[in-house]
Parts: sequence; structure tokens; C-alpha cells
Amino acid sequence: MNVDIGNALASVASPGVSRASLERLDEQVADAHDRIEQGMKNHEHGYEALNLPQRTDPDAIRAAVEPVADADALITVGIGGSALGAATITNALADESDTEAVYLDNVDPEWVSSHLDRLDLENTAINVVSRSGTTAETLANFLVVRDAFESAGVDWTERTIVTTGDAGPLRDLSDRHDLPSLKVPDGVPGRFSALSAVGMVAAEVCGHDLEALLEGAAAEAETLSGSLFECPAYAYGATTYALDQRGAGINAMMPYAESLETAAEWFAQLWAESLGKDDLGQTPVRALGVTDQHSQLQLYRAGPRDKLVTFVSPGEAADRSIPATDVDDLAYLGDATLGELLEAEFEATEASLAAAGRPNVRLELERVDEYELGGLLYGLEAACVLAGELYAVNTFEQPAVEWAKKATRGLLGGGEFEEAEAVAEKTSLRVER
Ligand SMILES: O=P(O)(O)OC[C@H]1O[C@](O)(CO)[C@@H](O)[C@@H]1O
Repeated sequence: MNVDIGNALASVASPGVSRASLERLDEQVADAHDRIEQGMKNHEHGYEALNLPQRTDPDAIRAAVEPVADADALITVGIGGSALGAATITNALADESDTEAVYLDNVDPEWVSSHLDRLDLENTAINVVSRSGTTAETLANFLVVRDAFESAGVDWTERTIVTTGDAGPLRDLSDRHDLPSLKVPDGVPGRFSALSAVGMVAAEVCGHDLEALLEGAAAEAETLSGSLFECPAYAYGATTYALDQRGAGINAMMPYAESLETAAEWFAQLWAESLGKDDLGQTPVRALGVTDQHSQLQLYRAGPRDKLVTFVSPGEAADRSIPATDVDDLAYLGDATLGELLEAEFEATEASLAAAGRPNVRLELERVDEYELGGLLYGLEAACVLAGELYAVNTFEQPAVEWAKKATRGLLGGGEFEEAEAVAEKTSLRVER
């Protein structure tokens, strides 16, 4: 991935960061890089994620999925980091796959049933992913999916792959039924695990090139160095941090490719759970070019000066010409393609923000393929780790998420939790119709 931070400079935008400030920040980047390198070398929790391109074994993943390699559909049961990395990869590359990838990362009963009712379960595989093996949503959905397979007379034990930690209820269940299983690597938090079995089982079942994903990530890892001016990932992480310090507390991730819409969702979890702590952090927002030009752009260009827009420009892509028309005012469209229109809209939107002095950054890919995706995932993870060092937060924990998890468990009778009592104490001021 290449990064262009020109439109985030103070000479263009407000808030913006001056070249001199970036040079001063670069000293902190050098220190942060030392810390990151040390963490990687010592396989410390979280930093270990940046070792995944060397550590992930595609052969082990291929061996585990072999029994279901010919599935027409794959249901991944997981949530957050246990679903979004895989979904980013398979949704980005869906055009190249004959296997439908379905992600059950919500417990909305109507929606879950709608998938289970329409899929041909005999030709469907199940990919259950939970690092902890205890996440209520994932385990509940898995029980529902199993039950649907049993009701359809399909042996789910023949069609299920499990990816989880060394211990926990999901590991026990997997052992009990002798299911093919993979391990979430030690030291790798869920939202940083896309390039492990967590993200790559689905990629393999959908027929994607695991080696190319890892090679793209490894090439990005090669760029990690002690200066933001030499490392695209650090340039992004440092610029977002500097802009947040100057008032851009919102970061709208806006890929100009429908196929990368899920990448913005994945990024949102990465940024929010990693950096949102100690009253700090930048709020990630998901947007999509060109669609959100006609929904969000008014606010981004003329609303409060509290936003950074991050564009992802996917480079070359399949194209489709726009048929000619004899309607005078539309004739210019007939000379173009949809791809040219998309590109022109991207450049126009980027320029329109710059002309209004609104900071924006461009992440450039050569195309959307396995290699470039591996680089994007790795690059944004490294950017996040760097930003976490600059904020001095604990990037790899998410204690604030636990409160609601305990409250939910308490409400369902899964134990005594004081958090569940707080739910009953809600302050009400109802206005009724
Ligand atoms: O993989 P698990 O343990 O099921 O957790 C799923 C997700 O839940 C969280 O812990 C909190 O929502 C995320 O960090 C994680 O990605």
C-alpha cells in the first residue's frame, strides 16, 4: 500500500499538520518503532500479530478444510475480530469464488433463520471461530446452526471446522466430536488475526490464494522502519494521531470500491477497540465511495472541522463501458466507462475536500487481489499499533467491552453479575404517543 498524506498538511487543511511537526513527531515514531520491533522479537501479546506473515502455515489451514473444500456455501459463525477479517477477504474477492460466504455475526433471529432456510445445508460447511470459545453470540448461533443441520438430516460433524484457543467450551466441544480444528495463535488479539487461521479458513474454502495474502503482508512488514517518511503504514498511523490531536477526532474510512466495503467495517473495529481507551481515541466511521458522496459529503466538506477522510483507491479494476446516447446533455457519459466515472468522482471528491481545507489521506492499492489485500490488512494493523504507541494506550486489550458482556450473561441467568443489576436501574423519561 502507498499512502499520500499531502492533503493532511497544514498548508492544505485545517486541522492539518505542518511538515515541521511531522518531522518532530518522527522522533517519537522512531522510539515507537523500536518498541514495536522489540515486542515482535519477544513475541509479546499483540505485537505478535505483526509476525503472522511468517508464522501462519497455509498447509495446516488447507489440511483442516480439506473435508469441506468442495462446499457451495460456507457459514462462518463468529463476531468482531473472529468474523470481520475473513469477511473482508472473501467479500473483496467474491467475484473470483464459486462458494458463497455467509457471516453469522449477529443474533437477530429473523436474519439467522433467513440464511438457514435458504441454504442447501447438505452442500454447506460451517466455520466456527472464537478465540475465547465463550462468546455468547457465537456459541448461541453455532447451537442454532447445528440444530438446523440435524433437522435437515445433515451430519454437522462432517461439515464443521473450528478455530479457537487452547482451552474453553468450544475447544471441549471440538475435541468431543473430533472436529478438524485450528488454533488462534497465541498473542494475537481477534481484531489483529485476519492473517491467521481466523481469517484464512474462509479464504481457503472460497478458493483464494493464501500464499499471496501472506506475501503481500510480508512485503508490507518489510517497510516497517524508524521513520514515517519511509513507511506507509507509519505515515498513516502518525498522521491520523497528529490530526486527532489537532481536532480531527473522527476518521471516515471511504473506499472507492464496493468490494472493499467490509474492509471499512474491519477497520472500524480495529481502530475503535484498539485506540478507544483512557478517554482517548479517534472515532472510526464507515463510508463508501461513490454512494456516500450523496449522503455524507455535505457534512464532511462543510460540517464541523472534526473529521479526517481516509480514501482507499483500488487502482486497476474490471471495467464496463457506458452505452452512448443521443441525449445532448448526457453525451459525455457515452464516451466514458463506469470505471472512469468512479475514478473521476474519487479525484473530484478528494479535491473538493482539499479545496475546502478538510484533511484527507489516500491509501493506494494497485488492484484488489490477495497480495494487495494482505498488504492493506497488515499496513492498517501496523498503523494502529504505531498510533497506540503514540497515544500510549494499551492497544491490545478491550476491557470496556466486557461490562456489557457480563450484564448480558447476568440477564440470561448465566451467573451473578452486578452489571446486570445496573440494567434494572436505568433512568427513564418516557414520552409516549
Ligand atoms: O473471538 P471471540 O473470543 O469470540 O471474541 C470475539 C470478539 O469479541 C471481542 O472480544 C469484544 O467484542 C472482540 O475483541 C473480539 O474480536
